[in-house]
Amino acid sequence: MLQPDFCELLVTEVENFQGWVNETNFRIMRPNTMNRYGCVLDDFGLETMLDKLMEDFICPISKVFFPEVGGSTLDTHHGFVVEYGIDRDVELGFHVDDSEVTLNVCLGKQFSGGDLFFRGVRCDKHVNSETQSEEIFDYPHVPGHAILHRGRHRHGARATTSGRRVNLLLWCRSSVFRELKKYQKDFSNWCGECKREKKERQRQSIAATKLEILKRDGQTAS
Ligand SMILES: O=C(O)CCC(=O)C(=O)O
Ligand SMILES: [Fe+2]
Repeated sequence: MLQPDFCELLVTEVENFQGWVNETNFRIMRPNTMNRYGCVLDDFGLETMLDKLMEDFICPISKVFFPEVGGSTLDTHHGFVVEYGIDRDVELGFHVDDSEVTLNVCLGKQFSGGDLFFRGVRCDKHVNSETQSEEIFDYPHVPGHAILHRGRHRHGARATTSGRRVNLLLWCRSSVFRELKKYQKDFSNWCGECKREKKERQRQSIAATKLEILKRDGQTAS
């Protein structure tokens, strides 16, 4: 998704910002509650660029692939960079993002390990439910390459075992989707576990109807 030159420019800009933060002892917001390193890109002048990235690239793709989770109405973002290595964060625990759609681009530098692991999409109610074997999906980061996933797709990052890994994250949100979700009480058509529960209920209801018909037929015959 991003050319090596651009990745390098962006990493250099992040390093400049971090150098200034260290020199001045300035207190900055870390990207989220999980990462202790990295910084929020919206905080030092990149907000407009990231808005444009969301509008021109993420929105058209999300409209096609993720309409059921607000992909057609993305309107705000939280953009940040995360850093991993033995002297940084090493890995990232299993979680869902505070986003409807997440863009994750590897900016470099050189590293080994750090694969993402995905374990199925879940609503709030089922966020800790079991993973089905068909939901197991691992993704190795390659500098310049990106992955776009639903924010509710449970995931984590394995240990970066050597070198330094820097990734750009864009959590894209939809205020319309969040508002509508407040009024939705039952089954979510995008949650793997809700879908399984619904299927099971349908199976049971069909089995019960079949049994009823068989019983009725049996009574008529006798
Ligand atoms: O380290 C990564 O590539 C994943 C980061 C991530 O999932 C997040 O910041 O939400
Ligand atoms: Fe995440």
